[in-house]
Amino acid sequence: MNPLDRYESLVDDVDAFRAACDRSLPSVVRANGVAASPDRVREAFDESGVAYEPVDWHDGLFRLPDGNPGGNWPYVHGWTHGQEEVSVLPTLALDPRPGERVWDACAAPGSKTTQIADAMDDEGTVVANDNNLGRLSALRHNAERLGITNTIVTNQDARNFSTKPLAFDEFDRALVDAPCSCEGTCRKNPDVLDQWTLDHVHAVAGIQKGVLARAVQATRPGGTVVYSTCTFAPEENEAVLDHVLANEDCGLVAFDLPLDTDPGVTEWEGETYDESVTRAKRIYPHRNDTGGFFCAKLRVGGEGDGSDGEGVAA
Ligand SMILES: C[S@@+](CC[C@H](N)C(=O)[O-])C[C@H]1O[C@@H](n2cnc3c(N)ncnc32)[C@H](O)[C@@H]1O
Repeated sequence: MNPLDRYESLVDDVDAFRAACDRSLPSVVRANGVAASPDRVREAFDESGVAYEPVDWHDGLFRLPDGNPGGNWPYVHGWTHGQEEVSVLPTLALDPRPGERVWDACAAPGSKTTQIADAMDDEGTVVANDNNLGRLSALRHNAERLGITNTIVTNQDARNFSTKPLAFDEFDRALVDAPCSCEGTCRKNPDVLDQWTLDHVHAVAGIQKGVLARAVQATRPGGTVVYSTCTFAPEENEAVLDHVLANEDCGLVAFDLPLDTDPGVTEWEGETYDESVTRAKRIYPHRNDTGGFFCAKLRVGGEGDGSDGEGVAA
């Protein structure tokens, strides 16, 4: 079974959705503000003959038509990082500030960790955690190449994360960029569709619920938690939010993203979810010519008030 068949009832234009899922994904880099501004990266590309196309909805993202993000000196010198367009969205929603304490619960290989550190002007503390030691070595390598110094690395199962090794016991913000069935990455890795099973979806949903619950518990009252996946499956998205809303002290807030999105769904295969999951964002590939993604923003310590007083940088 092709899992994309399951989502035909959710999308506005089935043919456009299926056609976009069949196209290969553009190669994209993010300017690393810790080392160089987007303007400086643009100049460096011009000086060194790297072909690029700026992404119109976010300053500092560049599509590279030659498809080789690492084959130029701005990359080697840590001015850029290969990062898919939709992958920058959770950090925009998280909106971390310089000096804060931020937990990246499932962090490796560190695309979002390093973007968070950049958004914090490399000040404060990012705790980059992952349960996979091998993937953490890639994260360390990326942080070093990009010149990030505010990040410490932990290797724990995020579901039982202990703050004991840290000098503090709660965070201002937390990101759960969860392990998932990765359906939305089919444009760069079509194998995910062949390997897909419903059993895996249910198994990973259990992990997602545990990690998101721990992130809410580890974040101070009034703090922000962002939940993201690169999959379309409501079992791994809205159902996870619904579970955590029912069991932890938190609420979903409305927020803006600078590209076309669809709201979270409140019904799926006989299940219904809390009405507030419509505040989450679904990103379908045909809407912005990107990968598929899901992103939600939670406020700890009470119901979301339906608005995001902090705004989201574009
Ligand atoms: C989608 S990837 C994270 C990508 C990363 N945020 C980035 O932007 O580069 C999910 C990660 O979750 C990790 N993971 C899976 N189960 C975990 C658990 N129980 N606790 C912590 N990390 C886990 C995987 O090793 C994987 O690196």
